[in-house]
Amino acid sequence: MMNIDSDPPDPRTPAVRAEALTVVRGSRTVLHGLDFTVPRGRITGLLGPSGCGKSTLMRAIVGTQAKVSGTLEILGRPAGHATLRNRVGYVTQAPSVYDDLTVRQNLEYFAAVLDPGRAAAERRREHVSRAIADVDLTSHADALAGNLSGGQRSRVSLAVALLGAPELLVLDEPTVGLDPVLRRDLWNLFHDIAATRGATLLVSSHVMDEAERCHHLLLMREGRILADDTPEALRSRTGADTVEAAFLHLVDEAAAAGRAKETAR
Ligand SMILES: Nc1ncnc2c1ncn2[C@@H]1O[C@H](COP(=O)(O)OP(=O)(O)OP(=O)(O)O)[C@@H](O)[C@H]1O
Repeated sequence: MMNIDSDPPDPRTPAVRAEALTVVRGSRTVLHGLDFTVPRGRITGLLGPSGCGKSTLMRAIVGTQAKVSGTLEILGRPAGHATLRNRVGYVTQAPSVYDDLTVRQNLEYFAAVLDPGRAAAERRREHVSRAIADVDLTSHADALAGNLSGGQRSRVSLAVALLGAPELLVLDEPTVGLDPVLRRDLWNLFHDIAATRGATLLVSSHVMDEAERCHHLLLMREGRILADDTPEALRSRTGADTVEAAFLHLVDEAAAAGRAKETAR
């Protein structure tokens, strides 16, 4: 008998495919029947105001969110599937870094969890050095994490997520609280990671100007997807100069459609 689950997923499948995705938190429906895809090898921005459901959606994608219904496939597998553990990297809003360890020790600790055993020591050393170099922290490798700036700490978290060489990186508001120079540097780093590792990045933000840095966008509001498109297509479809203006146009359009529906009742 053919075991469908052991078939390798088709590499052409999107990194994420959602159909009628609904999430309930407490007694509230937080995500309302979302349909969207995240293309592979690109940077997709998940943008929307605070509280619209970005973190909930990311938690569903990485398989840590309860009360999820509908279809949610990640790299061709159901979200949370055991085989996705090393294929998906996740960085939460609060950097998960030990302040009393150096950058290298932090990475070594997580590398030992991912790839344990004495036989893997050499491989671990290589992966740790590569991840530190990828986030441009080689010169700070022996600094205590507690002595780093906010931006550097974010990069340590990102390095941890890069350790398993994930195909999909899910980054929850990685640039929040960073100054414009650090934000730009981090976005350049995301582009390097996508280009050199061929990874897919899903990056959330509530700062609309970050949308312009993405290849693809999911615009969210109140638990719904307002748009699933490229920044250029969004601007030209709405006749707006910026993604922020396009977002506001779509919000007004959705509100008008809602009012028309109410009147028709
Ligand atoms: N345990 C819970 N019970 C009920 N509602 C919740 C719970 N946790 C979160 N919510 C609600 O779910 C909605 C989505 O929250 P979520 O954290 O996903 O939003 P977000 O877009 O990531 O916001 P932010 O940008 O501020 O992090 C919010 O309106 C929030 O109040």
